Amino acid sequence: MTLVAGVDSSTQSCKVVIRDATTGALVRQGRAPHPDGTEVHPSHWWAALLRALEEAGGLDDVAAISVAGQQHGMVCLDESGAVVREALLWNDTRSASAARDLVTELGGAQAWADAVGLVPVASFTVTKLRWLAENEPDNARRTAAVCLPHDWLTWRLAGALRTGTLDIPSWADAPPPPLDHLTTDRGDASGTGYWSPATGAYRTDLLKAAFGSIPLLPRVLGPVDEVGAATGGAGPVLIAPGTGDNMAAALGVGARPGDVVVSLGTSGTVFAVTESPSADPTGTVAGFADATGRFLPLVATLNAARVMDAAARIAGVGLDELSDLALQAPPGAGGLTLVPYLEGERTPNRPTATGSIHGLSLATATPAHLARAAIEGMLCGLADALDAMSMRPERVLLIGGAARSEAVRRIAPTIFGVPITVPPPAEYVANGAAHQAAGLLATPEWEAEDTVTYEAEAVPAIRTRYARATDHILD
Ligand SMILES: Nc1ncnc2c1ncn2[C@@H]1O[C@H](COP(=O)(O)OP(=O)(O)O)[C@@H](O)[C@H]1O
Ligand SMILES: O=C(CO)[C@@H](O)[C@H](O)COP(=O)(O)O
Repeated sequence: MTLVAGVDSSTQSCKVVIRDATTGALVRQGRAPHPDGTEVHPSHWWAALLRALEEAGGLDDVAAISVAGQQHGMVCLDESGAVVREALLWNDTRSASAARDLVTELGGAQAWADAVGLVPVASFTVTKLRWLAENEPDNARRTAAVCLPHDWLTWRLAGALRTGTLDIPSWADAPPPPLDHLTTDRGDASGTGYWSPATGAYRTDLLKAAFGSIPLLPRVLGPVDEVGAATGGAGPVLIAPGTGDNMAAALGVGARPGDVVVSLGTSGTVFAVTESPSADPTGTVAGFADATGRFLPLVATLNAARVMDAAARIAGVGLDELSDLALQAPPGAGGLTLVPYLEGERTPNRPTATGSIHGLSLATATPAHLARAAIEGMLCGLADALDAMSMRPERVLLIGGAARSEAVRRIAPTIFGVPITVPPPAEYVANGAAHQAAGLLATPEWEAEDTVTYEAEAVPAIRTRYARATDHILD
């Protein structure tokens, strides 16, 4: 049996799956947590990757590997390849005013949408670089190269495999690979704000305007290009380009044109695979590229699975009990409405917003009503995202950590107003990365997973009330 490995280095943890390259069957897996916070030193991702790989039984018998990662995070490297400062993650909102300035300087939102398919908000790398230039000029001056989380991990992994130093003590002493070995892919490059999905080229002019100089950027690989081959225990380990986590999820779940995927991880995302690039001047839909040579229009919210974590904490219950509680309350939670802007919000662009609860009465002041309102509020934000996609999807697929909740699966059709297709709970980002790795060996023909379809009558009043509630939030 030939094995491939897929990695998902996401916001909260690193997950590794080892799969049969021919059938896609899961052979073994591992995971390790990442630290909390919106700025994280990349060494934590490396340590978590090594722990997750170890738990997954290592790479000795693996023929190819691919790393997918959280999008947009700013990783700055100096001339020697050392990390200049903690990486600013996609959910770090300190660059909100830098984003506003960049939009104004280029002549408005339409100019950005035309140039790179997106309009800057705090999540995108280009705004973080502007923030760095303005607030930490010494760090900006030391920055010789800029890359993204999956680029950095791929670069270090390729170096460690090549030099036979894939273990913590010797790796710590090993020098970083040369900067010009850095690679990325279309999918992740499209989330920087200085690479155009439409032309397939960097816009170094926009980078220079934002940052004041043009650091070295990773080489953009095609979908089945190899980063390189490195000698592992049983032979060479091929390394695939990797991609952003949402692009990998699209691969992992087998999304095809006509599908919309709703992913409930740390972020909430709604995305579709399309044949042509998009450019939404409202900035709601980011016109990303995918990992296959096509495109991935995407709407992201900052608040998804962690809204449920927070509700469970308030109610003093675990996630399974939260799900049971939510199903005990009526649709609409008796009027209790939760606006889940717990980390500020990206869609709508309210970086300094906070969450709020409306419609509290003696009758709705119960853990069950709170649980239902939290899930409904999280899903209302994503239903707005689906509307913004302006598509009539053939299927709406629900994935991500919070899709493991039965309440989420059953409430989703009442909010979205369409049937919801749920594949079995799995690590679809890591699966997508493994699929990409298998593509280096032969065209993978993995069987699609069986799905369950959840149907329920739509309750539009919930979204109407939610829309009214979003007018009354505190910054
Ligand atoms: N049964 C469940 N019900 C609700 N949320 C869950 C459940 N299982 C996991 N989660 C949540 O899913 C999140 C992790 O999802 P994941 O998609 O792995 O996130 P990320 O990729 O952003 O790190 C956590 O916030 C976790 O609490
Ligand atoms: O910023 C985005 C998409 O534009 C996020 O989706 C990040 O890519 C983080 O993803 P998760 O950790 O939630 O999977």
